[in-house]
Amino acid sequence: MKIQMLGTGSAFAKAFNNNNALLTVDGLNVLVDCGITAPKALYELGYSFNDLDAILITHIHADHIGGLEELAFQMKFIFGRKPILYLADALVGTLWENSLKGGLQQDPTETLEDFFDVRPLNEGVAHELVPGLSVELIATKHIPNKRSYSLLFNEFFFYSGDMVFDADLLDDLVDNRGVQVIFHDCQLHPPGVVHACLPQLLTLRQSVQERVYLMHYGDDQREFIGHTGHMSFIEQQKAYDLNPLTFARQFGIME
Ligand SMILES: O=c1ccn([C@@H]2O[C@@H]3COP(=O)(O)O[C@H]3[C@H]2O)c(=O)[nH]1
Ligand SMILES: [Zn+2]
Ligand SMILES: [Zn+2]
Repeated sequence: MKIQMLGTGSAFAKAFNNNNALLTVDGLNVLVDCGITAPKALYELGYSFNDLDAILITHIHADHIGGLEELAFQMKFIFGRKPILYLADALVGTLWENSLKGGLQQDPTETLEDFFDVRPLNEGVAHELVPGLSVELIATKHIPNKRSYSLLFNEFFFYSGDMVFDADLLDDLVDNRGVQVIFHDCQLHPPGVVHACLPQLLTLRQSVQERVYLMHYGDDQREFIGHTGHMSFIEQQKAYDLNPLTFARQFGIME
């Protein structure tokens, strides 16, 4: 199981692409979020939309769904197939009505299902996305009154959607659920109003920090290298082997 971030930037970053990930298991590719920069970021890594076996969406913000219109049009008019789209059942209606319908709908009868093979997921249970890759959606707080989900892959890998700091959840994942690797969004500067900020993440106990890898950061990320406690930055476009036992070694951290 491999992960390659198409981008590791915040919504407003310009030096980094949107925080979207490509997970590859036995040659099958699952795109986690498809933001505004995803079409070009995929192209730059040598992928076409047709190389994707499924897309999974965490929440409705442009840095996570802004590339879906181009993806849908290319899949329909160039590749002639419907891509599999996984998302929380609670997001299906709003993704179409409030985001995609205006651009995609050409005939008033068309719906999201005309463009995607929609697979609604209910939170709190594991679903198989492709053989060898399961996900459990965990509802996490981001913007008041806005649904957003974090992802627990194969029971050991927690990938935060955009979320506010929640030490209790991270402690529980490590202590009671066997989570070994945590990719977490990180706003470098306080206050952490809609994202966890670095000073908050630095209050996590060492045994949790050692599992945390930071993403969704701003353009001045370089100034923070060496100032992230026991946590490390994920680099965009670099492929990492997601073996729970040896993951840390790719950062020069021996366990
Ligand atoms: O109440 C709010 C709502 C939004 N925002 C900004 O808009 C961005 C939208 O994408 P994002 O969720 O990656 O990050 C968000 C923040 O940068 C904010 O600062 N406060
Ligand atoms: Zn975001
Ligand atoms: Zn967001």
